[in-house]
Amino acid sequence: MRRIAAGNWKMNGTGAELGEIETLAARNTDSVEVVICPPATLLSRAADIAGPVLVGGQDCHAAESGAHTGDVSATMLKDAGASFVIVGHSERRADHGETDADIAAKAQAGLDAGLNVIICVGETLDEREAGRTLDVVGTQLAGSVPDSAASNTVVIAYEPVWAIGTGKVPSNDEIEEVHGHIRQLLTERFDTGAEMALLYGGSVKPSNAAEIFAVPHVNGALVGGASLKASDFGGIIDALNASD
Ligand SMILES: O=C[C@H](O)COP(=O)(O)O
Repeated sequence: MRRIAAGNWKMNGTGAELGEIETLAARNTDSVEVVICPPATLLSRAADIAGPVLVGGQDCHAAESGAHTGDVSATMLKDAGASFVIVGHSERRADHGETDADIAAKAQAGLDAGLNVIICVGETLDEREAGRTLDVVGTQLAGSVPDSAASNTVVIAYEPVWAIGTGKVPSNDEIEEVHGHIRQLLTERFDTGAEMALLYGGSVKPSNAAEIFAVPHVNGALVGGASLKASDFGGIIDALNASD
């Protein structure tokens, strides 16, 4: 099973922050895949200094090229040194109205470009409180993950929207319930679904990472705020390395 610590810098970071990646690059990443997704403006420079750390984009357009002002294609990410791309983050779904079909098309573009694709799903607080979490996540999974997905190219990130950047984290039982559901759906649909890595995301920190990584069907994390400093992200990488 792949184990992945992925950092999503979101709209944070200029050249002054590249030293954080240099610090991570000096670490022994051992048996886990460590990925940093900086803003697109830093991708090429990050890739040059990342050593064993992999770099990725935070989004891509579904088309390979064309008249799409301000967008970046998966082919361009690959050309800049990326080996991963995140698609379907809840901030993209909310800020840009991305639908499951949009996300499936972006994911397919990432796969076509030879990238590993991290596909995000997760419920809002209202959806959780209405008891709809498993339905919402199941629907997102069905619509956002392309039929060509396989365990060596696609990673699923479960990120409850209400846990992102809030310091609130679901209980271990709540994480296990959703990850177990995702695992079941993936196993039913894909030949390699049982081996597809499942990441948890939402207020992961060095102080709670080990506990989260002990939850069944959690194979790593997608980290926002705590990935901005190598010292914090390093603690999360250490916890993943130490997990079974
Ligand atoms: O992509 C990362 C997630 O949105 C989690 O962000 P966070 O670790 O700041 O809560």
